[in-house]
Amino acid sequence: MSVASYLVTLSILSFCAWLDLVAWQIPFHFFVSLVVINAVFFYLIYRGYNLRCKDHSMTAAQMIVSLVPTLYSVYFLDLGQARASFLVVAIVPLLYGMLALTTRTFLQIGILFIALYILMILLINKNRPDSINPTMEVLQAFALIVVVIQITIIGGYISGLRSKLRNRNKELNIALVKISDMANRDELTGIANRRKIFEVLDTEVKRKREPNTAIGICILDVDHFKRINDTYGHQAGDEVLKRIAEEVPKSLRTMDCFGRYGGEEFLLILPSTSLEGTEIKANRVREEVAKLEFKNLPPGEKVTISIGIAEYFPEEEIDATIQRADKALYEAKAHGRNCCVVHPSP
Ligand SMILES: Nc1nc2c(ncn2[C@@H]2O[C@H](COP(=O)(O)OP(=O)(O)OP(=O)(O)O)[C@@H](O)[C@H]2O)c(=O)[nH]1
Repeated sequence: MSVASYLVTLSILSFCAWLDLVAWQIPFHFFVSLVVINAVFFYLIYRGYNLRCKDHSMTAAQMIVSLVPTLYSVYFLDLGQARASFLVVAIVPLLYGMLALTTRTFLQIGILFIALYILMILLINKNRPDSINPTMEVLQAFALIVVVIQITIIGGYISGLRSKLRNRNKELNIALVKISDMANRDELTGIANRRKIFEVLDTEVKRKREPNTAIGICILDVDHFKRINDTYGHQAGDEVLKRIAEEVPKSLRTMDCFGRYGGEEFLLILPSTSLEGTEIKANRVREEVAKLEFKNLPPGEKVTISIGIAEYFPEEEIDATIQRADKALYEAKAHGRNCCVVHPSP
């Protein structure tokens, strides 16, 4: 963008030189400063110095520096109308700055631009009074001031819109995180829901393609849960589910996943765990649950769980593994509950 603005100014300066309004050395000086300034900014950005500034594109700095060669070149133009044409050209970088800068920075640059422009006219008036038409110069300076004020007001409005848009985007992102969290969590217990468990299973099954890895799958079911509900009320039943959901994950590895499968059933996924390892872990979980105390149950009233265990094999569908674990759970219930049963490999 800055190179394009420089090239526009350079082409008009060259045209002025071709019309004999200015010596050819002026567009040449401008060209050299164009190359030097852009090389310096390129170097600063390439070396990452721009990252130390609040404004990473260094727009304000580029705009301020660009004023010097432009006003220097315009100073040598004797014809007032020719000088005025550069004011028209200056609007383009101003518009760009309006979009990229804060209203305050833009106003500061606008004031600097007006001040330097007036200083240049005063210098011309001092050194070459013949090339000054005071009425025209006052009119042009006035027009410049009015345009900068107008652009500042529009810029302020646009920057307000942009900050509103930024805030909306932030709110939208927060809402998206919340929605995805709600879609993956069980409402009562706060742990992974059925949907999330199957997502984790899917990822693990894909990873399982690597040799020598196993996935242990356990279905946990609270024993006589209906009796807990019927005897102590649904609030007590809910507390049991919540406490189990709170306590069991405490002893798990980060790669394990514990979620609510439905009702009073939970699913425990143990990646990279052999069948023997899964059975050991399942028994520990069972013992931990049996030790829990509940504030909605009478002291000494223990809650136990039964666990069905199966190991996933790449040859079978994951649903079939879960069915095998479910069969093992059925057997655990039949064996008197509060125990773990392993379904043998198919
Ligand atoms: N409080 C509460 N109860 C639930 C929830 N989801 C399911 N239940 C109850 O869980 C009970 C499950 O009862 P059953 O399937 O007969 O199982 P059980 O009484 O644990 O018997 P076994 O599994 O054979 O030991 C039912 O009474 C359901 O209403 C829940 O979110 N909160």
